[in-house]
Amino acid sequence: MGVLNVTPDSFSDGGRFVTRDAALAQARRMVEEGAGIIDVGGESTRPGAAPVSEAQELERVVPVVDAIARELDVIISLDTSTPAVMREGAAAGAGLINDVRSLRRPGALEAAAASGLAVCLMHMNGEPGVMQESPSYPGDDVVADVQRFLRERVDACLAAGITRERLVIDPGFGFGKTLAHNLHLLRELDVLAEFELPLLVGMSRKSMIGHALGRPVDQRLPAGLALHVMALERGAHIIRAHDVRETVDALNMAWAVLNG
Ligand SMILES: Nc1nc2[nH]c(SCCc3ccc(S(N)(=O)=O)cc3)nc2c(=O)[nH]1
Repeated sequence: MGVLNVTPDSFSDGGRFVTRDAALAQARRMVEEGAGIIDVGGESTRPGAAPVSEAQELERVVPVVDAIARELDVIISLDTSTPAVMREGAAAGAGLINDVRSLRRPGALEAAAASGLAVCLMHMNGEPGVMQESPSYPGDDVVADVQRFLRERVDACLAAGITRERLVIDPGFGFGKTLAHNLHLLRELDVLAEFELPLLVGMSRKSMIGHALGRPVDQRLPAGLALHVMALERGAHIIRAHDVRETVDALNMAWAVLNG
C-alpha cells in the first residue's frame, strides 16, 4: 500500500503532492514500483495534526481519486474518517475505506456500510491531537487493548451489515503508543491471527524509529524495511509504506525465504 498524502502538513512529505497532477504522477510512480493499493489521505493524522474541514478534505481527495481511477489499474484506499469523503470517494472509484478512527465518527458506520467498499479498522488510543501525550493502557497491556478494541469494532461493523469478507484489521502503530508499546505490539503481532482477517500494518518513517535509533524522518527507510519484514514474518498481509520500490524488494525477498 503506497502512501499518497494530499495534505499540506503531513509528517513526512507534507505539501509535495497537493496539486492533482503531482498526486497522479506520484500514484503512477508507486504503481510502477509495485504498489497494489494507493492510500489517499486528505487529513494528516500525525500527532498534533490540525483538524481539517469536510469541504477541504473533499476538495483534496475526490479529484485525486477520480484521476487515479480513470488512469491507473490499482485499488484506491480512502484514508479518511469523514462520511462525505467515504461516499464521494466510493462514487469516484475507491475500493477501500481506511479509517484510522474505525468508523466511530457519527454517520461513518452507515456511510461505510452503504458504500459496499472494504473497510480497514485500526486501533488508536485517543485522538491525533493528544494521543502521544503519555499513552497508557490498563495493566500496561497494549496487545490486550488492541485485541479488545478490534473485536468491538469488528462486531459493530457486522451489526451494521458490513460482512467479514469486507474487513481488514490494523493495530495502529504510532497511534497513542510509546516506543515500548510499538515494539511489544510488533513482537506479538501474530496474536491478531485469531481474527482470521487480512492484517494491515504501517510503520514507515514513524517516530518508533526515531526513538529507537535517533534517525530524523528522512533517514528512517532501512529501519522501516526491517520492521515491515518482521511484520510480514508475523502474519501481516498489507504493508503501508512511503518508499514503495525498496519496500517491495524487501518484502519479495523475505517472501521468497518464507515460502521457498
Ligand atoms: N491503516 C493505517 N492507516 C494509516 N494512516 C497513517 S498516517 C500516519 C499518521 C502518523 C504519523 C506519525 C506517527 S508517529 N508518532 O508514530 O511518528 C503516528 C501516526 N498511518 C496508518 C497506519 O499505520 N495504518
